[in-house]
Amino acid sequence: MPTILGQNQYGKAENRVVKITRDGATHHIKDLNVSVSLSGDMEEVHYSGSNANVLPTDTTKNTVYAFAKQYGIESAEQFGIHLARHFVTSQEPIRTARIRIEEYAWERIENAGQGAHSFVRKGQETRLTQITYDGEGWEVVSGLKDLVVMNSTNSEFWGYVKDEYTTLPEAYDRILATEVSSRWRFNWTDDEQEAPDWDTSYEQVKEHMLRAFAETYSLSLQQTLYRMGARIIDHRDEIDEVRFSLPNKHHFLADLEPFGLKNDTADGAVYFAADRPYGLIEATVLRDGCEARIPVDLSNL
Ligand SMILES: O=c1[nH]c(=O)c2[nH]c(=O)[nH]c2[nH]1
Repeated sequence: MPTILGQNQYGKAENRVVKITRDGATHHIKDLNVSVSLSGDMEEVHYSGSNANVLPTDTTKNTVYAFAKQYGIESAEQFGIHLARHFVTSQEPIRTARIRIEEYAWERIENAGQGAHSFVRKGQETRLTQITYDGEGWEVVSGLKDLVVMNSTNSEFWGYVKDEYTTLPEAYDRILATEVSSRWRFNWTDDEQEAPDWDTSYEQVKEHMLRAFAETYSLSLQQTLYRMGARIIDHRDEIDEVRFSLPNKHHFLADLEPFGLKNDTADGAVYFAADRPYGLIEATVLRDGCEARIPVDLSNL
């Protein structure tokens, strides 16, 4: 049976590009998920395997990162138009370029001492609680998940153990980003005690968590985690224990050297936002003298 090729397209999907622009101490973020899809004279690669008309998908990825650095990202629309025009006008066999972009919105963490580089991703986190009652006493563990935060500077990571498998370069100015999952245990246990104002407590815990994240000059995510927990325990008498599970959402500097582009942290850089694997930093912070009761694995709570 004869066959013919029908509609076809190709490209690199989901290029996660983060562009930081520095305006003195005030930083601006553009955080995009860019998918490139090209079509045109692509019969031969399907019929015979000749790649003569194929601009590699890898090249389309590089173009996204290089354009972010060279021309900046004014808006998703402007960036997409620029990319699409480039592919169609620079490659004769490419007739159509479709660029799809998702943009993730970030808000500044307000009132943070040095908040010009501290952001929380827009969209509500999920508030959680677990109540246990055995007829005599209460245990209330509340928490949140999906709270995404980023510091575009004031984060370093160096001085770590190096063995024969260590390749990580030391970082003196990196992005620190995480998606906070946290649980905290109240010391309210019996009906004789006045119960906390649950809503006020939640808002305050979240505020202290965000401010500690924003205001800590971080030498590791572990240190930041500890400060976040300690600040909650210090300010909220109703809470004795806080546990965190913090994925280290790595942002690697895009390698633009092959294109003659300097991609320096100091003057605003373009990052590749990796989704996996990720570092996973987990710990409990306790009021001194109190017992740890929140399970180690927060997915069980
Ligand atoms: O804050 C960090 N803590 C680590 O333990 C670690 N390990 C790593 O590779 N990068 C980082 N960053």
